[in-house]
Amino acid sequence: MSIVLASSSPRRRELLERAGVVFEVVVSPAEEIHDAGMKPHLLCELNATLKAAAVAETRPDATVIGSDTLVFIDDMPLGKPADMDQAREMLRRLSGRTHQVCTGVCVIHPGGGKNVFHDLTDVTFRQLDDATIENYFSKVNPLDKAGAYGIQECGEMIVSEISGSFENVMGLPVAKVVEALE
Ligand SMILES: Cc1cn([C@H]2C[C@H](O)[C@@H](COP(=O)(O)OP(=O)(O)OP(=O)(O)O)O2)c(=O)[nH]c1=O
Repeated sequence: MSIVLASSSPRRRELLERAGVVFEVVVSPAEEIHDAGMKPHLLCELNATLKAAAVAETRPDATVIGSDTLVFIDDMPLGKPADMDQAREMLRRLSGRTHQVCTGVCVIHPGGGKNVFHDLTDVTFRQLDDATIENYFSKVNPLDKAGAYGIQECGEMIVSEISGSFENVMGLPVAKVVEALE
């Protein structure tokens, strides 16, 4: 059975490799939907499904994995920041508080059967002053990451506590994905 990861994210690739899964990567051409009116976990699942379905169309022989990660606080989703000002704004908003990271996953099997699910992790941030935020951005590029941070890159500078799966925050709840592949 061939497995395709429908993602451009190097973090997702690394997580799936580490789990011992053999797969190819095909970047999905699907456009993400950003609808702030939708419940965040449904939005993640929908975007994961759009990403997987666009690749499954061209690879009906394969099992295709699509995923989408959103950070949200007070039910407001934060995707990837458009620029550095928006990135600063996002970290100021997350400072000193607990937020949720949701990764939606869609696994489409040959024949069209689907597993769609999500995982949630609570992440608590330290109090961040502007100097700490600038220092963090001098080490980590926030622009390709939901919520403008990467827990796997100098996470200790900004995160004080997490409750739930670390891999889910990085972009893929690997244990649940492996279960869906079995
Ligand atoms: C919160 C958080 C997000 N991220 C990353 C994971 C995802 O790559 C990205 C969220 O954007 P996504 O739109 O979920 O994914 P992507 O555009 O990078 O890749 P693709 O759609 O092709 O699968 O943020 C981290 O690496 N660390 C973190 O701590």
